[in-house]
Amino acid sequence: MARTTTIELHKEEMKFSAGHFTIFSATHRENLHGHNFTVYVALTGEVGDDGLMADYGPLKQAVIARCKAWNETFFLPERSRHLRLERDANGNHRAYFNGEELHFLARDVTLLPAANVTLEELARVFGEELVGDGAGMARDHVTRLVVKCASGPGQWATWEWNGNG
Ligand SMILES: Nc1nc2c(c(=O)[nH]1)N=C([C@H](O)[C@H](O)COP(=O)(O)OP(=O)(O)OP(=O)(O)O)CN2
Repeated sequence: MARTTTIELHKEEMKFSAGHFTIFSATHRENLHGHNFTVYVALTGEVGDDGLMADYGPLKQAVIARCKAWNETFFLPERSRHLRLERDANGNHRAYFNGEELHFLARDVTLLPAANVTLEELARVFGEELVGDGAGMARDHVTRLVVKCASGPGQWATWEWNGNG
């Protein structure tokens, strides 16, 4: 019977400060605001006879790199059915919501491949980018990956990947 373990990573550097607004309907959204988000990742897999599942170092660095890439940015959702996004001649962003026109400089924006900028979508996008095509997970005998994204203490959403289908 293979022995499994779960390694949990929630290091101090696994954080990013970012702005957003949640869209609740075609006519209701929040005002622009931000959070100090934190990220927790857990990987579960088989432990080999050398007492090692896999070096978690590369995954840890990938989490920290993604947090750095998402630090000090403003998220706009690319797939919201309530928000239309355009780029102007300078590559800056115009967002149209319920008759409002919001302008953002390209340097300040991260487009999120998501329907909304919510904890659940941030956790999903974060996790899907860590898993990729799953090859690294298979190589490292990781059978389950959990990503939790918190917008502050005591408030988070969870995304989970299971390698066993
Ligand atoms: N299902 C979801 N609902 C809501 C989300 C979300 O991500 N998923 N997000 C929001 C707002 O973005 C809101 O900012 C969430 O946090 P809020 O509690 O308003 O603010 P703080 O993080 O500062 O927490 P405090 O309790 O105010 O300290 C709403 N709904």
